[in-house]
Amino acid sequence: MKNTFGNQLSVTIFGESHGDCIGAVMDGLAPGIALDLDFIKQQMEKRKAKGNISTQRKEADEIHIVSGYFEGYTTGTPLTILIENTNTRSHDYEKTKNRLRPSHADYTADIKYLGYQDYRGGGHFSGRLTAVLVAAGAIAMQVLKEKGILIGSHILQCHHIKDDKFSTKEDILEEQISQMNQCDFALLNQKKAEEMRKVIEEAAMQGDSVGGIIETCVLHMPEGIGEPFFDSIESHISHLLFSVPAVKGVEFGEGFDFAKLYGSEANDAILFDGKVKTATNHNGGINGGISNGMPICIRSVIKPTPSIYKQQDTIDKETHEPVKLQIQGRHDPAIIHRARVVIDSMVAIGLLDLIMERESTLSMLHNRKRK
Ligand SMILES: Cc1cc2nc3c(=O)[nH]c(=O)nc-3n(C[C@H](O)[C@H](O)[C@H](O)COP(=O)(O)O)c2cc1C
Ligand SMILES: C=C(O[C@@H]1CC(C(=O)O)=C[C@@H](OP(=O)(O)O)[C@H]1O)C(=O)O
Repeated sequence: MKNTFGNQLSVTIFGESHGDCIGAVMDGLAPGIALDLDFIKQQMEKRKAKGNISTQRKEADEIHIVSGYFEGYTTGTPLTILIENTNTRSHDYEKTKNRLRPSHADYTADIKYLGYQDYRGGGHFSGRLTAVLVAAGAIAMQVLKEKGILIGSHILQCHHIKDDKFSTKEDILEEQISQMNQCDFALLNQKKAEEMRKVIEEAAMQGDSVGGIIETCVLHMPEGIGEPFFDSIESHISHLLFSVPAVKGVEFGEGFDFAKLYGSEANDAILFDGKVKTATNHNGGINGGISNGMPICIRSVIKPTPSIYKQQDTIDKETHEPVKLQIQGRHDPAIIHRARVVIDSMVAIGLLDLIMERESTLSMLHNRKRK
């Protein structure tokens, strides 16, 4: 479906950046899940625009759960989340509405929706819609937490500044994930935080923008989740990650670095240490599309924000004449620091869907494992 993702757990999103509100409907949640609303608020806080390294459009992002939730628990019926848009400045888009923004969705939206799309603030294509995805992800994360599964991300790279990588040792990784989940500007090496902020600030001062890489790990993932082909963990999760505006690349495990390895270097030796494990984790916890119980490791590339203040060349969509574009408005000079919680949320939604699929199959099988 066009605006819905998922099988056992589905998430539908709707709304536009400058409309009254944006929203998400989650269907398939079990009844009786006690929702921690403070946790949802904490997650929303991580996505909020703060200081001079983010858009100056500050939104309260207050969540209204208007269905599927009663007396502190999910009811099991569709759960609807609404967030009001309270700080729109639509006139910023009026003067330039015919000047197609390079690298944004203005041209493709116009072609697809025949000119009827709400162009203000990127309309339905806006990163604004990721606010409801974070709220939905926070609900999914609570269910995963009950199962002991932890998800966390950090900014591995922003322009040319690099953070350390997540540890390959599970006890250290667990500590790192919990640290990243407490921080606002998620870097393992906080000594690099100032340098990274500076790169974003300098780009902003020059009317420019920067992108980067987010590294995500999932710890204590049960084995046997995922399907061999079309709903492999990689397919399912990357489908969701590529749905996040500005994500242009996703890799698992060694990803594109596999190209330079020999099989003897890339293979993960199998061992038994109370449970089946691998000595290394080049495959990022996934073999044959299915989790093997090792941490799932993902990297997502976020492109530089398309709306920059430097003058750009484009065309007028009516006349097709070349024109200069001088963007007005309030834009993120970098998306990466706000997007990491969006990535975590998408991973949570995708994994919960696959786990629910597995649990429903297992409940039908009644432990019929071949002896
Ligand atoms: C949290 C978030 C904030 C964003 N902020 C902006 C912004 O301020 N200005 C902008 O032009 N694009 C912003 N984007 C990216 C655009 O929405 C995105 O590049 C555009 O919709 C085109 O999609 P594509 O990059 O996936 O092709 C943001 C994306 C996210 C996830
Ligand atoms: C509002 C948010 O981000 C917006 C995402 C966005 C875009 O084109 O994606 C463009 C800007 O919108 P506007 O021009 O209305 O200020 C950002 O501020 C948000 O993330 O909550």
